[in-house]
Amino acid sequence: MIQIEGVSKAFGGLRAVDSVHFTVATGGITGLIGPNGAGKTTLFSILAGFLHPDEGRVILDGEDVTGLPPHKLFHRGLVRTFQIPKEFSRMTVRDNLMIVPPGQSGEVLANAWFRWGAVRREDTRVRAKVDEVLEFLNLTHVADELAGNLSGGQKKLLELGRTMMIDAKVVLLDEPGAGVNRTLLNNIRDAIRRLNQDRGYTFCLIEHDMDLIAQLCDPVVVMAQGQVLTQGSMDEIRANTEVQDAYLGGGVSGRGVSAMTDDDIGKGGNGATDGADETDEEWRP
Ligand SMILES: Nc1ncnc2c1ncn2[C@@H]1O[C@H](COP(=O)(O)OP(=O)(O)OP(=O)(O)O)[C@@H](O)[C@H]1O
Repeated sequence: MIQIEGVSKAFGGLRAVDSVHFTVATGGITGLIGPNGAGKTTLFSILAGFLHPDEGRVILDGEDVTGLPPHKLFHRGLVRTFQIPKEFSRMTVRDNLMIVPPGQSGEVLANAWFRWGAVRREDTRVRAKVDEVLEFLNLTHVADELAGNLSGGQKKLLELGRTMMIDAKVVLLDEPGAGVNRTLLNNIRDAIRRLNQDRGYTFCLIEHDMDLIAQLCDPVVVMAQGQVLTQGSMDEIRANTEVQDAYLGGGVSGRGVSAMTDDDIGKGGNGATDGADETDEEWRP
């Protein structure tokens, strides 16, 4: 569980994150949504140790981890997907997974010379794990492909695969659905769901695709202008006129959240439109 207690971060005069409180419950998938510039990414950077908050605390499983650097949080099982270096495009998918587990014996030259038995056993263990991860994510057919040749969606699956190599406990996913076609988006959604249900992963994900949020997340936390506006189930969020106003600048709250389009969402607070009869199935899981 991550408890976010009164976390704030300013850039100059701008309070990008302003006294934020909420909890990412163990074993759940928490969605974090909000218009562009709401402070979501800044909050993620604080949670993952990339930014130090000006105020507030981050508690991970009862321990204050505020300000711990990313690698220490990584070793405690808290991972932001891009925290694991972006895929090495000139290496195969398999090798990209092989290099994730930290502190492998073979990395120390002396071990390679004097403890080769242990190194080989570990290598065998990691290879078996890689095979299992590739199968779990339906990536076995591209195992020997250069990672740079993967599609955007396959690269997102590879990112998830890397979190599996260290058995992450809490994974912060920044827009897993961005720029991914529908078919692969379904694979990514199913992988997140199975990692959550079968392996007990806790997720917190930022996403602009409301369809994906509705299918995966409960609760959904809405941020606007650095603050938590509200949180609840997707149905509650849909019914909340404050949320509509935050996204749409108040221009169309009368038409109901169920009619909001992804386009509106992408526009953030400047996205008011006058199309009162617009509908979008994205909002109807
Ligand atoms: N390093 C920085 N220096 C100055 N201002 C920043 C910095 N990082 C973010 N900001 C500002 O802080 C505010 C929050 O930005 P942030 O990226 O956290 O929002 P967001 O909710 O993730 O938006 P988006 O959905 O567009 O990614 C924005 O006004 C942004 O311009």
